[in-house]
Amino acid sequence: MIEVSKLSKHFSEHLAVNNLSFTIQPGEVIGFLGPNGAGKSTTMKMLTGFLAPSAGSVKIHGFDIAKQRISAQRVLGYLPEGAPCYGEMTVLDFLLFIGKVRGYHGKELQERVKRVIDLLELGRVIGQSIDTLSKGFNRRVGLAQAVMHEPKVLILDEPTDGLDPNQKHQVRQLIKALAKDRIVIISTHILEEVSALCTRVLLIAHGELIVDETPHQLSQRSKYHQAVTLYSEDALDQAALKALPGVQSLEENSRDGSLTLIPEPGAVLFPVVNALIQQRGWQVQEVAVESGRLDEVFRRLTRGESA
Ligand SMILES: Nc1ncnc2c1ncn2[C@@H]1O[C@H](COP(=O)(O)OP(=O)(O)OP(=O)(O)O)[C@@H](O)[C@H]1O
Repeated sequence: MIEVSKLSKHFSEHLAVNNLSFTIQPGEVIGFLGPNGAGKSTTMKMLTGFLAPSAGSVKIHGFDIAKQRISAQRVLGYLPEGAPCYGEMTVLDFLLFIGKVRGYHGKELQERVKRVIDLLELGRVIGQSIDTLSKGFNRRVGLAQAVMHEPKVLILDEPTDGLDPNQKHQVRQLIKALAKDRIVIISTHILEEVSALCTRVLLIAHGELIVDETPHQLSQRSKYHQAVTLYSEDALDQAALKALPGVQSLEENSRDGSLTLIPEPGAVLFPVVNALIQQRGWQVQEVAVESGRLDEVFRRLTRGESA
């Protein structure tokens, strides 16, 4: 379990993190979200003991990160933002080095390094220097060092940043596999990652926690929650669609000519839209019901509007 209590960080006059409190249980995958400069990396550095807080406390499985740092760090795996250092080392030497720093030697060191090489599928690059790796492999090496000691808590700062879609998919699958029975905290700007991976969202803006809920609850705040989009080659009677009960507004999507009906809060539009299509005999290629758009909720919440 992670217990964060009244955590703050000042950089001279600037308050980067302001009075954060939350607890996280094993099995939870937390999406730590916020716009640039919101305080995500600063918070992660305080959670992992790399930065001392100005106020407040962090306990990792009962260990206070300020007072029992070594014990807390034994149960922590951390993937910092960006690439691993030691660019001139080969992947194998880097992993052996990390293993030794973690206190392993002999057979156990060899076995642990082999396990992460297999887990992260690093076999074909072990002799390559870290500087020459593609971004995807770089991230995988970063993850390999973070999980070598099988930590109960994994803190990953933008784990898929800069990866291509295939690599993103691979790293997400890996995080899913690692997440079982652990606590995983992921800082990300990529909202599809939150839907794909996270069980809970902590959204911060200006260093303050503004939302703590599930991705599903967050998407329910979207004005597009339960919105219905119609794709049709025929021109549809927009006035009739707008007049349907529960319709708040209608948007024309110029990119593909589709129409999106936005519901009034709590309204379910699909049955009435479907009935109108049947009644009019319209040729509609597709009727799509949305669960909500996280990007729109994110924008509204982090600009200080209520959602
Ligand atoms: N070492 C530092 N000295 C002074 N100010 C800092 C320092 N580190 C961070 N800050 C400031 O603290 C604020 C929060 O920065 P932080 O890196 O935590 O944001 P972030 O949410 O991780 O942003 P991004 O999404 O851009 O990575 C920013 O205003 C940043 O400029």
